Amino acid sequence: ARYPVLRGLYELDKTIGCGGFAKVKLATHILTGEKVAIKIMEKRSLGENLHRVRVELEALQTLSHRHISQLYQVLETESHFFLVVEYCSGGELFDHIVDKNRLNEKESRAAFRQILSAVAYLHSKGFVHRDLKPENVLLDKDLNMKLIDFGLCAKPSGGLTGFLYTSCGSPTYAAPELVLGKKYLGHEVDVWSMGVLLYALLCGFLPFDDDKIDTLYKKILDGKYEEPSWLTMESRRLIRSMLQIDPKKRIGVEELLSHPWVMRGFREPVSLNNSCNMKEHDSHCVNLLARHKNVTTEEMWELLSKWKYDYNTATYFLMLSRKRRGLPVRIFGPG
Ligand SMILES: COc1cccc(Nc2ncc(-c3ccc(C(=O)NCC(=O)Nc4ccccc4)cc3)c(OCC3CCNCC3)n2)c1
Repeated sequence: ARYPVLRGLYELDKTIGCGGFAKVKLATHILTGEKVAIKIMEKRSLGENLHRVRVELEALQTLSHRHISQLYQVLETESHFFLVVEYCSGGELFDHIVDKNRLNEKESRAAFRQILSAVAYLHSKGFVHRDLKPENVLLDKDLNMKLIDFGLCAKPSGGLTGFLYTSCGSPTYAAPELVLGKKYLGHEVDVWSMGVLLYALLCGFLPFDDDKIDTLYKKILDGKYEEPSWLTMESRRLIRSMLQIDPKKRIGVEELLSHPWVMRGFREPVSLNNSCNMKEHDSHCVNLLARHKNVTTEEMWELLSKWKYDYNTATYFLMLSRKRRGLPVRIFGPG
C-alpha cells in the first residue's frame, strides 16, 4: 500500500482534491464500510506550518457541530499527517452555486443560517476561521452545509494574526483589515467573508473580483460593488452591513443570529449550539464494538471515552453517525 499506516484500516480510493500542502483522498473505513475523506499532509512540505497543523488538530478535537466537518481519526508517521474526516458527498458549495447559476433568497437563507451557526459556534469556542469561502463550505448528500478549514487558517482569536504573519485566506474574500495586514484580527473578518459568501449565493458572482491582485485589493479597500436588480432591499441592506470597510461599523455575529432577513420564514433565531454531541455514550454501539473486540462493554467505554481519535474513535463515530441517519449499525470483519 502507498501508506502502510492505513493498511487494514482504510481502503484508499480516488483523489478528490488538492490544495496548498494537502491532498484529499476518498477512502472507505473498513470496519463499518463508511466513506471518509483523508487529508494527507507531507511533513516535509509543511515547513513552518507543521506547528499550525498541531494547532488545527487541537482545535478540531474540541469541535463538534452539525455544520462543521467532523474529525474521526488522526494518524502521524515520521513523514506524514493523516486527518480522517467526514466525507461530504455533495462537493463544494462553489460548484453548487455555479451549477445553479445563483440561489434564490429562500435557498440562500437556508445555506446562510447553517454557515452562520457553524461560525458562531467556532467563535464561541474562541476560534476565528479567517478563510471562509465557497471552496471551504462543502455539502453532504442532503445538501447540508459543512464548514471546513482546508488551508489551516483557523486560529485562536486575539493572537497576532495579521496577514503578514500568515499568508492566510484568499484575498477575494479577505476583509480590508486583513488585506492591510492589520494586527489583532478579530471575529469581524469572518463577518466580512460571510458577507462575500452571501453575495455569491444570491448573485452567482463575487462582489470584488479582478485578475490583478493590486486592483482586487483596491476594490476591497474601496468597498464598492454591484447590486444586481434582483436583490431585494432587505438583502442589499444586510450585505451592506456585513461588507462595511470599517470593522467597527460591521454588523456583529450576535446581531446576525436574529437579523430580520435571517429570521424570515423561521420562528427561531439561528442557534449556535446546533452541536451534535458525538461523545455521548450509546450502549448499542459500545456493545457492538465491545463484542467485536472481545472485551466487556465497561472496558470498551473506558477505552473509547479517552477520545484518542484513534481507529476506535473513528469506528464509534461512524457507527453513531450511521445510527443517527437511521441506518443499521454494523461491523464487518472476522469475529
Ligand atoms: C463528490 O465530489 C466531491 C468533490 C469535492 C469534495 C468532496 N468531498 C469532500 N469531503 C470532505 C473533504 C474535506 C473535509 C475536511 C477537511 C479538513 O481539512 N478538515 C479540517 C477542518 O475542517 N478543520 C477545521 C474546520 C473548521 C474550523 C477549524 C478547523 C478536508 C477535506 C473534501 O475536501 C476536498 C477539498 C478540495 C479543495 N477544496 C476544499 C475541499 N472533500 C466530494
